[in-house]
Amino acid sequence: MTAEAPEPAGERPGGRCAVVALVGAPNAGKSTLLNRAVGAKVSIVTHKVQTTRTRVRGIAIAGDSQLVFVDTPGIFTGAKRRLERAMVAAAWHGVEDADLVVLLHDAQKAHLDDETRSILEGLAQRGRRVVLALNKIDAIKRETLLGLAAEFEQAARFERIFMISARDGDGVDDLLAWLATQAPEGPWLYPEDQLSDLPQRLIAAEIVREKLFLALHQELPYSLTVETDSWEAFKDGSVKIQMTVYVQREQQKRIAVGQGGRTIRLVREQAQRELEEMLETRVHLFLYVKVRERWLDDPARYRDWGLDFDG
Ligand SMILES: Nc1nc2c(ncn2[C@@H]2O[C@H](COP(=O)(O)OP(=O)(O)OP(=O)(O)O)[C@@H](O)[C@H]2O)c(=O)[nH]1
Repeated sequence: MTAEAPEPAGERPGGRCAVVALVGAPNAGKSTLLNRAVGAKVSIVTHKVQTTRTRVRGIAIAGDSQLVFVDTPGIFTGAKRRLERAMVAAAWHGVEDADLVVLLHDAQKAHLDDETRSILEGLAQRGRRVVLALNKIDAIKRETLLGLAAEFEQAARFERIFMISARDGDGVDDLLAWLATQAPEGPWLYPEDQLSDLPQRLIAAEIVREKLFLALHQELPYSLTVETDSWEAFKDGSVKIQMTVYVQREQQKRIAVGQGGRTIRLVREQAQRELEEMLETRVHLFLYVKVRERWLDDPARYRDWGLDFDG
């Protein structure tokens, strides 16, 4: 997913664009960082781990560079089941396609854990240039931070190390400015006028997915996906949004719909309320649950997420 399209005449001469893979353990603060970088609620902050599936998570503009942040399902190691192995492969594909990689680490974890170590090994094997961002510096002592940075430096080679607080914004501008200078020259992947619409559709799908996860208590961790089918704005300012929740099997559909439609109704109400707050207007949300068998084995699905999965 690099900028391969021919540069449209007269558009952003001298512009730069980078696909930036944001990797890090669950709860490292990826969503918080993106929200700050993008300046809008583009990803969903939640305490639950691994809520992340959508590929393009945010688009930030820094100087004349467009930074397209993508993130990965957040699993890089320890996969046993076929499904998990597919997610691991997809995660690495995402990293391989990116121009730059930012490894975000929760500095409250005072030491480099095994999972992060193996992520670093994987990145080195693939020859990726990696930037380390030690996050949550607002919550820890300076000495601890310096010790941690030294530990990372011993374990791997980093282009740069940034110390940031995604929550408070400290250091985030420096990180973005540096990424902007590293972005390859080329046309922007997303024209400026698409930027407003794309995140909204992604956010809407993410909101529904999050409500489903919460309602189902993660009974269907990876087996569902949500797509925005249509988005219609009316003269009175209200919006009609239709989405489809895809599951793999009839039995999963029954779980997602719930007895007498109770679950999906609850999800719809909660998601609609949040969408109304976000869009500051009335929203008519329609949710459909459909079975799309073996979609996890269907390369076209992965391409829809930008994953191009062929394994
Ligand atoms: N103190 C502090 N807390 C932070 C900071 N950044 C994120 N957090 C908190 O850390 C928790 C996890 O943040 P998220 O942004 O959801 O983490 P994530 O990496 O996107 O998590 P997944 O989507 O589950 O992979 C949330 O409670 C955030 O409020 C920070 O700079 N300082």
